Amino acid sequence: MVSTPTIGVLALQGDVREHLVALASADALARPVRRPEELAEVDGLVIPGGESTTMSKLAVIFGLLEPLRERVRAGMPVYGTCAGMIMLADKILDGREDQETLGGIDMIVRRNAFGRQNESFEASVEVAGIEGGPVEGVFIRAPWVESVGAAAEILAVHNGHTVAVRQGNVLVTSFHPELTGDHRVHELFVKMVRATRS
Ligand SMILES: NC(=O)CC[C@H](N)C(=O)O
Repeated sequence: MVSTPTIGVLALQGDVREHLVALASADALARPVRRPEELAEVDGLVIPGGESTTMSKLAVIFGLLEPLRERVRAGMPVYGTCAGMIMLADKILDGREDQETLGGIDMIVRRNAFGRQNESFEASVEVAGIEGGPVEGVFIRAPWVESVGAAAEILAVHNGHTVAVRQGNVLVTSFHPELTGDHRVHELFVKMVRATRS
């Protein structure tokens, strides 16, 4: 049997701790990643929710932008929630002019598309590939996906808007499953990481 995978959580900003807890419950060794040396040691990475413009700035300051881009290009499994989804989009609408993305999924994402902080909501979302009924999604100033390229697979739609996508080893959701205690999305991601190691 392949040993337990080590999965990092990008810890520049955002809800890092909740992802570390969810990953540990999904049978992975979870650790924060702030430096290129720490990135080099993980088998997969979660990019949490938070504020994508700040995260992008900090990634530049911490010297992580290019190392992150390289690992994503090289096929490291990555899961981005909310701000993390924005970081993994090839193209952002309503972003800041100087906002950098890592790219990874051929899709256009609209920032803050579901409204402001006080319009945050929870909704049951059916996610392709996840069994046992819908996932409870927490949407906080959440983005949605305006369009995807041919290589990207839409996994979930809420009110007509795409909210979960996978392309190769990159998985993204507009919502935050790490806030609900239901770890099935993290389990799916851990399975993706395991598949690259066997
Ligand atoms: N909960 C979140 O991650 C919000 C994302 C935020 N609106 C952004 O642009 O990054």
